[in-house]
Amino acid sequence: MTDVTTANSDGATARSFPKMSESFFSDDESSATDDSVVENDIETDDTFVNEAENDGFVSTHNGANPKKKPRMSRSKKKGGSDAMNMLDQKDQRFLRHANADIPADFEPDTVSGMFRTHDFSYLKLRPDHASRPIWISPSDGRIILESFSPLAEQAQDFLVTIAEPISRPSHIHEYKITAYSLYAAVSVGLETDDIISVLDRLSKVPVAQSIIDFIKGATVSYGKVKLVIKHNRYFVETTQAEILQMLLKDTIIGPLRIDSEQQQLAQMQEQQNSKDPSKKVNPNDVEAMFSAVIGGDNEGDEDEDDLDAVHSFEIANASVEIVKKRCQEIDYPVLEEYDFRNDHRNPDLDIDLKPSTQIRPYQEKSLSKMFGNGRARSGIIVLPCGAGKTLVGITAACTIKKSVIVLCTSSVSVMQWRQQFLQWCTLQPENCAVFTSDNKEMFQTESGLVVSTYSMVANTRNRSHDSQKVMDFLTGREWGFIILDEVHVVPAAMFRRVVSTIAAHAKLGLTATLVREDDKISDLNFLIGPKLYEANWMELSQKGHIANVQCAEVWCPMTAEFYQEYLRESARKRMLLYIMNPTKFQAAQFLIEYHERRGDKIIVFSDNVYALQEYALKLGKPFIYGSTPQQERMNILQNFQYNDQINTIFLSKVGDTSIDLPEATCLIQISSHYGSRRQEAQRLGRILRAKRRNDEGFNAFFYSLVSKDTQEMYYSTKRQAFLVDQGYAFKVITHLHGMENLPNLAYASARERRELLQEVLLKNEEAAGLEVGDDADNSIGRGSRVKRAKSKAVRGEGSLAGLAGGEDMAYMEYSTNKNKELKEHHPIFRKLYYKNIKK
Ligand SMILES: Nc1ncnc2c1ncn2[C@@H]1O[C@H](COP(=O)(O)OP(=O)(O)OP(=O)(O)O)[C@@H](O)[C@H]1O
Repeated sequence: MTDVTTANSDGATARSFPKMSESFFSDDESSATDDSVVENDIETDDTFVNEAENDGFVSTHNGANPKKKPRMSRSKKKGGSDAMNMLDQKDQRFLRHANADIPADFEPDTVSGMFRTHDFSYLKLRPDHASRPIWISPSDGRIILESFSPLAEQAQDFLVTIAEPISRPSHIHEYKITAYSLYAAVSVGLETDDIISVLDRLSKVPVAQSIIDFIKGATVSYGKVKLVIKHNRYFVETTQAEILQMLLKDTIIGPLRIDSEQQQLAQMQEQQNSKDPSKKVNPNDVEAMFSAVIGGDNEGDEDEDDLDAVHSFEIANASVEIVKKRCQEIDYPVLEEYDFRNDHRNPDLDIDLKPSTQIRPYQEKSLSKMFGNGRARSGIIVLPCGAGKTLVGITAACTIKKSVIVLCTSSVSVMQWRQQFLQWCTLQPENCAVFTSDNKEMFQTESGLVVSTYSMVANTRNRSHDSQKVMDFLTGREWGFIILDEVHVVPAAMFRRVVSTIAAHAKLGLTATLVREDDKISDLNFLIGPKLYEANWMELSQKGHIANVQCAEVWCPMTAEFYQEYLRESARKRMLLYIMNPTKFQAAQFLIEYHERRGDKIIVFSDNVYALQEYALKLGKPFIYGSTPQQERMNILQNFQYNDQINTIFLSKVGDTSIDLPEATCLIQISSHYGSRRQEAQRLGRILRAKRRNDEGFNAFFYSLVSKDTQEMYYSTKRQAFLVDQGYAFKVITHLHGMENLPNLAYASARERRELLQEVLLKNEEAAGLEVGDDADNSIGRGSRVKRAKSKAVRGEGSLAGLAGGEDMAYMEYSTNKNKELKEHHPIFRKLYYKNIKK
């Protein structure tokens, strides 16, 4: 598997150099056959080839795409800083005895030297190994699963609970056991011994001692420390006196304890077996402080009392995060569980699923991880785009039946959440309030639901009187449950503010893409909780819950004159040149015509607003970008849905998320945000919910148009990584048959191409900028011109990783003016909305 890694990363690097990319043509045979996993993936691709080839326009590059190799060991790749990387340090601590169990009499054979520390031949294969589906690396806890094994389904269920899924292409899956994944496993009720024995039953070789030690080490202390909220105040609780002592002696946690009279009072009320805590305590005397907290030092009774006693100390709201982080570091991760059934202090909310609401098996499974022991565990549920995260959140709220607050990334999502609550469950509209810049509502009943955005809650400056009143309402009460939508996009700092201002007993984070190019993902572990469940995209697609998508990367050669300028120009201008490459335009035109003829509804995505406008106007298609007025957006979207004449729309990145268009069956991407894996997945998500997904043999199509031999190739490879790990295979299309013969083909003559080039060269660098990111209140369905015009361009500090991958919400805004320059609109919409515009 290590070899695969090398081949893969080499492949990716090679593609960033124009000349070398050619070698994929000549070397394809060898590069495709040296790895069985690669071959497996090619098989999957064939559906696409066959369908497309039968249709007569695709000539594919036979197995030459290096991206088809699953990205094994992404965690080891420099710069690929997702959750896995962040865990390495902790894992290494647990895995320090990796090779301790090599038998003394082990005789390396002649080829052992080649494998160095990766020679695992001392692990003897079991006689029935062929019927066992997994193999675990003793040195780093990676698990390889044969997904074609009859036991694979059960094995997958188990592995997804105890390990992080790294890569799940068709035949071989890769997982990794990490300290966090084990914490999550224990938190959903698995016992240490069960984990080890099930692994042993599934494994082709006896589980190495290093792995057993690792599992024991990581799980022994889990669940011993809890964080509970009582009367809107935070308490750290444990049942073991020595753990409490250890926490109080800790140099970081100890001083954060609030040593107040109220705290002692609260202790007296809440502790079942508390003793007299009224001793005077010198804050510097840890022992005295400890005995005050646990209540006396009567040694004779100590053991007996410890069985039932709950020892706790109070911490300030502001210290919650520090304590959680520190507990994580000292391997006593804080468990946040909410015993909602026994919470008689907070009023119940009258909410149930409607009898007509049927949740799907995978939704149920994810919820069972949250409520496995009758309490609500805080954590994150990961489901593919369009798989119904909203209903998962709603069902969880119906289980807890206490006041709920939902936070999302945009005001459109706010309205969608509200509408879905009313659609799926019995919540009454009067119990349901929204808090956005346009609506500042509070429910009047004693319990209810509030839906808001992260920015409304986290923003501390310039609050209006009304919004301050709502904030006081939100912060002044205890919430049973908080749902955090799209957790991967929200910067950790914003989360911190949200989590520390709103006291909620249970927290549920929802996302489809738990990936970021920066290192912020690990923060979610202690800000929200462990990942409780992660669905398998391919499985859901096979079962018809999400559409089956054929992905393709179309290589568009740069025309000679564009490439000449490309080599000469600055980085920013280069971007404009590869987006406006006439061959790319022709490919887009051809694909649009082709898919319109097939009866598809097509969304074309372009991050670059200049290109969006140029393409759309030349092809006579409607387009939506940041400054398109709300009413016009709605009309375009409705026409797209219901009007046979409007089958293609162009969207800027405002359409990446929060857009529910089940009619769309084909996506064409002409420009995107550098190497953002998340954006690629979110965009794919727009067609995963295709209405026609259950039609016999239905396929949705996702094309990425890439100018050959440019930097776009490199970004494209990077972008696809997440989807490749989910099992999607990207077919490379090197030539679209029949494109040259398309009537009205744009830029067919050298003169037209030269004119386009002149136009592009005359554009200032600003035009190459990408549109502002999809941050909190910048999503489709929103955005009045007035508000947007006020915003100033922000040139923030960014890391290199951020630039390459997009620190998600923190997209850089290069220019706010370019949107205003755009005056042109599709004729239909111009007629409808711009009657008064003077030409
Ligand atoms: N159990 C169910 N029964 C019927 N329809 C469902 C069910 N679950 C989800 N849906 C439908 O699936 C569609 C997608 O759901 P939803 O918008 O919650 O997806 P999502 O996972 O939030 O997607 P995204 O990440 O793209 O926002 C919705 O139209 C929703 O009504």
